[in-house]
This record gives sequence, structure tokens and C-alpha cells, in this order.
Amino acid sequence: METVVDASTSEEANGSAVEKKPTVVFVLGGPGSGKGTQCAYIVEHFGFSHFSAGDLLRAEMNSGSENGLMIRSMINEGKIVPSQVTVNLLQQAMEESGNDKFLIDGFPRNEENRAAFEADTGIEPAFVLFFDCPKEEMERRILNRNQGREDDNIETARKRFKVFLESSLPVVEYYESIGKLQKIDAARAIEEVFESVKTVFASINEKVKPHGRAQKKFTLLKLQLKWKMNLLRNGVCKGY
Ligand SMILES: Nc1ncnc2c1ncn2[C@@H]1O[C@H](COP(=O)(O)OP(=O)(O)O)[C@@H](O)[C@H]1O
Ligand SMILES: Nc1ccn([C@H]2C[C@H](O)[C@@H](COP(=O)(O)OP(=O)(O)O)O2)c(=O)n1
Ligand SMILES: [Mg+2]
Repeated sequence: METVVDASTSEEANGSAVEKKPTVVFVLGGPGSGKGTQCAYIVEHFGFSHFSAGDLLRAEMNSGSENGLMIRSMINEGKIVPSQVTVNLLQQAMEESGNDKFLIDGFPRNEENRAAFEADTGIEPAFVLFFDCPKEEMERRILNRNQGREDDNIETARKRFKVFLESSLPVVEYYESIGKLQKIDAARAIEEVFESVKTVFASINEKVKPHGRAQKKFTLLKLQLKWKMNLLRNGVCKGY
């Protein structure tokens, strides 16, 4: 199985490992763009734990908790639930998972979501996948989804699109502006979309691979050799 290695691993001078933050990838895209579908494939291939903010909110809504009614009415209006509720659910799920690589799907959906997650967890995403899909295609997919979701009707779907444009796209643009966005054309067949997703994960894996101890030693040896060659060339090598 391929794995994505966390860039935040660091080692102190004496070689002992220090704090290692989990690797988080946010998965964004309009309603029906295929986030959940692609996440299932990513989990299979890259060993991440997948948490859909929408799924966690629906479970909370059906659990009889005190927030249940509020969550239901917000979801049915296509609105975004207050961040504290969603961030708490995500944090709890991450802690209970025992994993350190997370795909967080459908989050952050607005700037408040983004800032609350960062403030509460101290985690910034390694990168952000964005599934780009035309509105008409998303609408078709939502209306054919058949998962019994109360919000998968044309009236709520249109409200969700509006919220996506007004509140979620600015977050997508923010990640683009800081060079963390990986945009995927989601208007293709599922397998084709996943081919692009795989390429992103494979190239990121290379880029973020940390220098392990063996690699560090090799780099040091290469540097020493280069230094000695330079000294030899300049005729001042003392041979030590
Ligand atoms: N590339 C695709 N082409 C056609 N249908 C798709 C594609 N990706 C997902 N679907 C279907 O569209 C619906 C919405 O997909 P889903 O993954 O639930 O999207 P999201 O989580 O972004 O709302 C589902 O019924 C899914 O099977
Ligand atoms: N970060 C989030 C994610 C979802 N929600 C609410 C509002 C969304 O319309 C619903 C459904 O989200 P979900 O991600 O499951 O929907 P899609 O998979 O994009 O169709 O949940 C939220 O309030 N905050
Ligand atoms: Mg989904």
C-alpha cells in the first residue's frame, strides 16, 4: 500500500523524534461533486481515515443529542452548522481513530470553519483537494444519489449551491492563494477522476517525504565527500 508521509516529522540534533502532527488533507467541492466517492478510493489506496463533516453531523442529528434539532434545521435549509459543533465532532473522530492521516471531507466549508479548526487543533492541511464540477452535473448527481438524505431535493440543493458559491469558494481560493490547492476535474467518470487523484497523492508523497535518519546520514556523507573533493582540487586537503 502506498503511503503519504507527514512533512511535519522533525528530529532534534540528538536524533530523538519530537512532536509529530497528524497529516490532514481537506477535501472540498460543491455538493454532489464526488467527494465521498473519491475519499473511499483514497482510503483503500493510501491508508487514510476518512471523516465526512456532513456524515458526522447527520449522525449527531440522529443521536438525540441536544444539538440534533438545530443541526437538522440548518442542514435542511442548506446552511452551515456553527463551527464549534463540527470541529468538536471532527476532533473526537480523529482522536478515536488511532490513525495519523486524515481525509476531512466537506470541511472547511467557510472561513469560520477553517479558522476554528486551525485554532482548536493547531493543524494546517498538507494540501487541499478540490473537485471542480459544473453545477448542472452536481445537481444531476444529487438528485440521483438515493441515499435517503432529507437535503437531496432540488429546493435544498439550490440553497446549498448558493452557500457553496458565497461561503465555500472563498476558502478554496484562499488555499489556492497559498499554493495548497490541488484542483481536479470532477466532471469525468469516477475512475478517470481517481487517476488524477492518485497522481496528486503520488507526487505529494515524493515532495513531503521527510529526511529520515538514514537519508540524513547519506546526505551528510555526500556533503563531506564533496567538501573533500573541493579541498583536493584546491590542494589543501590534510587527509583527515
Ligand atoms: N464521477 C462521477 N460520475 C458520475 N457519478 C458520480 C461521480 N462521482 C460520484 N458520483 C455519484 O454522484 C453522487 C454524489 O457523489 P458523492 O460522492 O456523494 O458526492 P459529494 O460527497 O461531493 O456530495 C453519488 O450518487 C455518486 O455515486
Ligand atoms: N463543514 C460542514 C459540512 C457540512 N455541513 C452541513 C451543511 C451541508 O449542506 C450538509 C451536508 O454536507 P455533506 O458534506 O454531507 O454534503 P455533500 O456531500 O457535499 O452533498 O451538512 C456543515 O454545516 N458544515
Ligand atoms: Mg459527501
